[in-house]
Order: sequence, then structure tokens, then C-alpha cells
Amino acid sequence: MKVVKFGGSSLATGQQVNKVVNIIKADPDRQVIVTSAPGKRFKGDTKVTDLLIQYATQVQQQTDYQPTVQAILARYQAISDYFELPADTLNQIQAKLTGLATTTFTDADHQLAAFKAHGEWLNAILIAAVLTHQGISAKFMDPKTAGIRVSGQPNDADILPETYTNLAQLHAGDTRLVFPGFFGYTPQGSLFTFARGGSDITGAILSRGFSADLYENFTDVDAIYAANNHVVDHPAIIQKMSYREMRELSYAGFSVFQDEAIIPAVQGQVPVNVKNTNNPEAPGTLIVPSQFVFNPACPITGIASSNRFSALYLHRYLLNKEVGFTLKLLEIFQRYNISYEHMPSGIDDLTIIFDRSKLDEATIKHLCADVRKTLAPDYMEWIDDYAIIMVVGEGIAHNVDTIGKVIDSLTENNIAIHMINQGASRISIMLGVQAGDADNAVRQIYQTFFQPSEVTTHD
Ligand SMILES: Nc1ncnc2c1ncn2[C@@H]1O[C@H](COP(=O)(O)OP(=O)(O)O)[C@@H](O)[C@H]1O
Ligand SMILES: N[C@@H](CC(=O)OP(=O)(O)O)C(=O)O
Repeated sequence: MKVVKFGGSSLATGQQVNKVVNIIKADPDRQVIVTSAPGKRFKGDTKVTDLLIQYATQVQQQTDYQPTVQAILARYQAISDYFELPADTLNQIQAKLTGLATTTFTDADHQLAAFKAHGEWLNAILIAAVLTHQGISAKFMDPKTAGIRVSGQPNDADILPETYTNLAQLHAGDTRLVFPGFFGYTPQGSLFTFARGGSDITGAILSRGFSADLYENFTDVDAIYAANNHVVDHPAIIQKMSYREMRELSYAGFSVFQDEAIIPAVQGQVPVNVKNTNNPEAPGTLIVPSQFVFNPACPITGIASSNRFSALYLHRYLLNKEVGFTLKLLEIFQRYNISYEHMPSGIDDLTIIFDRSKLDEATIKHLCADVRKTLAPDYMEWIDDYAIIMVVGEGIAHNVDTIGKVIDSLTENNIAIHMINQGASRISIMLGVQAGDADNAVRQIYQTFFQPSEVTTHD
């Protein structure tokens, strides 16, 4: 059997949902369906998840939320109208949506999570009704009853292992099971969402839980490209890649597949196929346990970049001899309850790279003051506009001149490299550059390794 996840772009309008219905109809193995919230219909449109965040904020601040509720409802209404559904489904959606404003929550974080989750929740109810109306046997699955158990933070959940025991009790078959993506419940019954883009995670969890033969992830591009298609014109299509390559590329910016979503697929050894709802005949990209065929012409599978980082640079002579320097630094991070992403070091230097989206201005200010006071560095600098470029390929470990070519492509174009890290993961080269240089850096590296419109053939 297959688990099939449809992203927000695939469920944005009635017309898109009709394509989804045809995709489901075309293959009886597509037994478990995962829905996102309706996404953007056009450039500049607002995703329903973002409207729900706005709704939650307006309720918290006691400002007028009615226009937001109407805007959200209109999104579901348009899909319902397209299929001429009887009124009861939309009435149910409207009641759930409006009821949110008067529900009491433990705190603002729990409230935000519950509001956000309604994007996928209401869509799963709607899609189950559409499928039934189209003569396909289907039922809505409540993540609470199905046993999707999570821990962690209300808006950044981690899956609990008992989920898999619970899911193993369920049976997919002729009746398609429609699950809302993006959220689960703590053992105490609180609703927590995964990080943004987390419907991909739900799809992967269900793939493992149902021991699926394949996890199909339907989106709005023909495949995963070797570089972001908004940065490089007509980038090469990746036909096949390994789980490890996908993890590194999605971590570093390939937003097409959420970076944590590969983990349940790895644990369940379920292959993932990223495909296009608008062109379902195209083979898409297959992500498999391991994938390596030596291709001396192109050892690289993809180049990703992300501007979501900041860095703290520390310099102190004889740092290499100082016992406990890093320990003291880590204790400071622990006091502020923050994690770091990377920590490349030199003889007398240390750079600590953070995910900027997890830090606010006040925390940065206090953190820097604390580091200065406790460790007295000779020089310290907070670099706010830091980008990481990740050059990824199983072939890198087998091709000694890759790093030289990457460096040349940047230096020849006057792009300053602030950090290089190769070897920690044998399949990637990580580079730190100024955020403003990131897109140009990706383009220059891409041109060095790929021909225009080339298709990577790592098989
Ligand atoms: N390397 C890449 N390959 C394919 N798409 C990419 C890549 N990097 C970024 N993207 C973007 O990811 C988008 C799809 O992800 P997303 O918007 O989350 O889809 P969905 O709505 O299906 O969840 C594509 O439209 C594309 O612009
Ligand atoms: N709707 C959620 C979760 C998600 O996965 O959405 P999408 O499939 O549209 O990326 C979000 O916007 O974060």
C-alpha cells in the first residue's frame, strides 16, 4: 500500500482538489491520504495556516477577527462549491472554525497550535466528504483516535514511539483513510503541531506506521531539482537520491520536503517519491536508503542554501590550550535554553552558528553580554546575516577535487567564504557566506558542476 500526502498547493482550489481526486482514483494502493491546509492559489496569496495564525493573534489581542474567519471559511467554501457538496460539511467546518474563538486554552502557545492545526483538520474533513461524494469510499481519521502521540513544544512537536504501536492496530484497505497532517496529541491530550511544513512529517510517520511500500509526496513541481528553481533557471532534475542526501539538502533549504520528515521514512525504510499533482505522469524524484554510482563528471546531487542562520565569532589567543572554554560556552547556551547548529573552530577561533528563527533580539543581547563577561574573548562579533550553503552528494567522498572546484567557483566571483566544513558528514561540503551572497554562490557552484537543463543520472 501507499501513503500519499498532498501539499497545500495541491489543495488550494476546487480545481486542484479535482486533480487530487483523480490521482487517488487512479491507484487503489493509495489507501492512506494526508492533507495539508489549503495553500497559495497564486503568487502573493496567503496560506490558510497563516490566516489561522492571524486569527489566533486577533483573538489573543481582542481585536476584530471576523474578517479573518470569513477569509478562511471562503477557502473551504470554494472547494465545497466546486464539488457541489451538500451543506452539512461546510456547516460542520464553520462551527469548528468559529468555536475556536471561545475555546479556553492552557496558554497562548497551546492556543496557537490548536488554531494552526485547524487548517489541515478542516481540510481532511472536506476532502473525505469530496471523495465520498465522488463515489470513493473514504473516512476522516482523527489523529487523537488513531494514536498519533507527541511530546516537545506545542508548536514544535516530536513524535513518540508509541504512535507506531497504535498505528499498527489500524488497517488500510478499500476505504481510503484521510488524515489531517501537521499535528498530534500529547499523552495528556493536548494538541501540538510539528514545525512549519510538518504535514510532510505526518506522511512519513504514517508510512512507517502502516509499513507502506511507498510514501508519495505530491507537490507543485515535477521533481526535486539540483538547486532551488527560484535561484537557478531550469535546474537539473534529481531522479534518485539517498535519504542522507535528502536530509542534508532539506536542512539547508530545499523546502520542498520538510527536513525532519525523512527520519520516520528512514526508520521504516520506506522509499519516498516526490511527484507533481499537476503532472502526475512524471516520475518525480525517488528517495531511497542508499544511492551511489560513481559519476566523475558530477559528484554532486544538489546545492542548497539557507539564510536562516546567525553566527557568533570568538577569538582568543591560546584557545587551543585552554581547558573548559567550550564547556563554559555550552553552559551559557544551556542557561538560555538554546541549541546551536554548528561550531567550526580554528587554533584561536570559534564560530558558533545558530538558527536565527529560534532566537529573539533580547536573548541575543543577553547571551552576548554573558559570553563576553564569562569568557573574556580578545574579539567577539555577532554576525546576523549569515547563510549556509550545502553542496551535497554521495559522490563527494569519492572525488578529491570537488572541494577545490567549489572554492574556485566562489573566489573567482569574489564571494568571500567565512567558513568551510568538509568531512563531518562525508557527503557534503558546508560553506558559510554573507546572506547577500548566498544566491550568487549557489548559481556559481551550480554552473561549475551542471550543464544547463541537465538531468542528473545517478543510476
Ligand atoms: N530544490 C528544489 N526542488 C524543487 N522545489 C524546490 C526546491 N527548493 C525549493 N523548492 C520550492 O518548493 C516548493 C514546493 O514546496 P511547498 O511550497 O512546501 O509545497 P506544498 O504546498 O506541496 O507543500 C516548490 O514550488 C519550489 O518552489
Ligand atoms: N500547513 C502547514 C503544514 C504543511 O506541511 O503545509 P504545506 O504542505 O503546504 O507545506 C504549514 O503551512 O506549515
